Amino acid sequence: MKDAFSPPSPPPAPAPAPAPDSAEDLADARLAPWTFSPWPAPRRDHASGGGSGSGRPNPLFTILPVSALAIGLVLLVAVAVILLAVTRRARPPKADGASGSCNGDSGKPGAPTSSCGSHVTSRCGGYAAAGTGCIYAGRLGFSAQPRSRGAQVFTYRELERATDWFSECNVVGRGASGAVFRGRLADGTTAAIKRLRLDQRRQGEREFRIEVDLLSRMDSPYLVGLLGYCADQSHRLLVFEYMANGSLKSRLHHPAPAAAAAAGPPPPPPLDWQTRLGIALDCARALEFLHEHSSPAVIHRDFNCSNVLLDHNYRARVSDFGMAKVGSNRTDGQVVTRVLGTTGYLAPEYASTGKLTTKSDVYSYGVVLLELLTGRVPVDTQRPPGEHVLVSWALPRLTNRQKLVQMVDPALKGQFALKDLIQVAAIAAMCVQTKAEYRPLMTDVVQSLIPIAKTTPAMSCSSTPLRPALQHVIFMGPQCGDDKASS
Ligand SMILES: Nc1ncnc2c1ncn2[C@@H]1O[C@H](COP(=O)(O)OP(=O)(O)OP(=O)(O)O)[C@@H](O)[C@H]1O
Repeated sequence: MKDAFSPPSPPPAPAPAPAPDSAEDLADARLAPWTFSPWPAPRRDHASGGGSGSGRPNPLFTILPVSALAIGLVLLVAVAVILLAVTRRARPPKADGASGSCNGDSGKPGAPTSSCGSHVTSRCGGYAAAGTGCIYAGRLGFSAQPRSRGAQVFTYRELERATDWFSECNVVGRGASGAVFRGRLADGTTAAIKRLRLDQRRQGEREFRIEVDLLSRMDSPYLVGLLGYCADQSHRLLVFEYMANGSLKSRLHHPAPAAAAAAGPPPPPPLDWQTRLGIALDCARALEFLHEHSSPAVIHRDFNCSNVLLDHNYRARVSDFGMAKVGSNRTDGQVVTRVLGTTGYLAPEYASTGKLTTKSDVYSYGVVLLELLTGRVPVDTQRPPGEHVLVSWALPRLTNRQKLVQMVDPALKGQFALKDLIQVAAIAAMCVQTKAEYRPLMTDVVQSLIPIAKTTPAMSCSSTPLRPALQHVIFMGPQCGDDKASS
């Protein structure tokens, strides 16, 4: 610890953010300094006040006490004015119909629950410089706002205890980067704990850093909440809010009855039309938030139905930001990057040239919308020739009324309004346009879906992540394999 009486050193000049060589390197550039920035030490002001820190007292102050008093008074007034200004700024904004507050207080009883939907997310949007655990705070020039909560730092031991030593019974899913466990944190919160497998290419480490960085800064009810993380020695774990109904993939493409019977519990009932529309709208709002309300824009880059998670009410949140790219916007276009993502969801221009824009996410969104409509997976080689690739099979049918009805998921049993179906099909057709510039903005998609999914209200700020109340309805089941989601 620094000696309190040691001579003051000049405050370090803020290190300029290293300019990435190219837009491609934006995310990579952020990986280099894996250091947690502590709060800056309070700066002591030695420039004014008259007394020198060392040496003999200044004789001026002995002969001019009145001047010293006057200077002191002026300083006192200045400090009071500054304090007043700071207090005013720190006061929470008044709740009114036009603006929502997504700060941590919103979930408290009595806090305003105004909408954080697409048209009001700008306050909720943008990035906040998280006080703790924010790895890259301030390096990318995000618009900084005070953030009321940050991701918590866990030790490996704490997460071992939470998951009963990573018991197989608590595995809720497995992804390419590792297993996800259900766990109960020390405060009683049920969480999804993702234990990353760090490979030799250090891709896991990279994804871990990006995910912690982005999710600890972004605050939207449409993105999965990051409760915390663990970077204990070589362990890398992410702690998310628990989404009781698993991934959209596991709910939409449920196993065939025979396979399900062999696996044990009966498959859950298929998602109905209204629920599907609600999920489509929630996802559209999530991408709208990333593209339009974050500065700079964030491209998810791996939007697909296994990265859409469903809570106990089947409200959707988007997850998995390990491949996200920051730094492109819709006016100046694109980031040229390695092609990563999931087969069947990649926009053609991105797959062939690596040119990534927010419109690449729009394409992936269109594929998910088609999955919701048809119940089909994006690529299915078991189907007859001509039907392997969902987009090419669906596109010509989307604008033909008769064929459109035939392509709808049979599990829906015709329970939808034709008028709504036609509109959703039109949106899907726009999103999967081959030419990126013909695809709509996510804001347009949101606005088009709102009247169709009219019974699905915008999630209020009160249902933003990290609310303990949401977690209390979920209990850790003692039986192995109860609700394992296939991935
Ligand atoms: N927050 C969560 N709450 C509940 N279940 C979750 C949560 N996060 C993940 N899961 C479950 O774990 C599974 C694996 O998730 P994970 O994000 O590791 O992989 P993925 O997205 O399926 O695939 P990939 O690793 O290729 O992105 C999901 O399909 C889901 O069933």
